Amino acid sequence: MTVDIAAIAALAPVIPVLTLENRDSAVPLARALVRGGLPVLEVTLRTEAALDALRAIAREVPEAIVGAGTVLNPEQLERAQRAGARFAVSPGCTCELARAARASGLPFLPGVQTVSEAMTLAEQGFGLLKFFPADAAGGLTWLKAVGAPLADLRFCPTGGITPETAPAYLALANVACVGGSWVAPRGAVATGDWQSVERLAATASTLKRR
Ligand SMILES: O=C(O)C(=O)C[C@H](O)[C@H](O)COP(=O)(O)O
Repeated sequence: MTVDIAAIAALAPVIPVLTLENRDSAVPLARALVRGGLPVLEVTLRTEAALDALRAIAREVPEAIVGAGTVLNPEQLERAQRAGARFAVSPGCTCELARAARASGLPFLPGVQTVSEAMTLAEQGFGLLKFFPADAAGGLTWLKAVGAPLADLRFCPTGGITPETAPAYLALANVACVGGSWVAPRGAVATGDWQSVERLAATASTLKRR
C-alpha cells in the first residue's frame, strides 16, 4: 500500500532520525519512540546495521511507520524498500533518484537546500521536501523567505534542529514537520535508557504545528 509522503508527515510533528550501530537496539528504541507518541521513524543508511535494524522494526513494531534515510541512489532505495521501508528520505536529490523513487511507488521525501533544487523537484511532482541542512543553510530565515515565492511547497527542515528551536520551525505555515536526532541521543541508545527516549519523544510529540 502506498501512502502519500504528506500523509506520513502529518502523523507527528517530529520525525526521529536514527543512526543505529547495533541492530539489537532497533526494536526497543522504536517501541519507546512510538510509546512517546512519535510513530514515524527514519533509519539512516549510514551504518552497517541500518538495513537489519529497519527490517527488524518493520517486522516487530507494526505500529511504527519506518522509513530509510540517507538514501543516495536507486540501489539504496531498492534495498530499503525490500527491507520493509514505508518511505525514503534523501539529504539532496538527483534526477535519477527522483525517477527511481517515482517508479518504486515508495513515498519519498527528497532533500533540497536551494530554491532551484526545490523548483526542479516541484516540476517532478514533489510537493513536500526535506530542507537540509536546515540550520546551516539559513534555517527559519530561509523558510520564511521562500514561503511567498514557493507558495505551493512545504518542507520538513532537518539538520541542527533542537528541542529549543523546533517550536519556531513548526510555527511556520510552510513547515509540515521537522526531523531530528535529539529524541534518540546516542548515550541513551547505547545504554538502553528507553525511559529517557520515551520522555523526549513525549515532549516532542506535543509540539504544536501551524
Ligand atoms: O543522513 C541524512 O540523510 C541526514 O539528513 C542527516 C540527518 O538529517 C541529520 O543527521 C539529523 O540531523 P541532526 O538532528 O542535526 O542530528
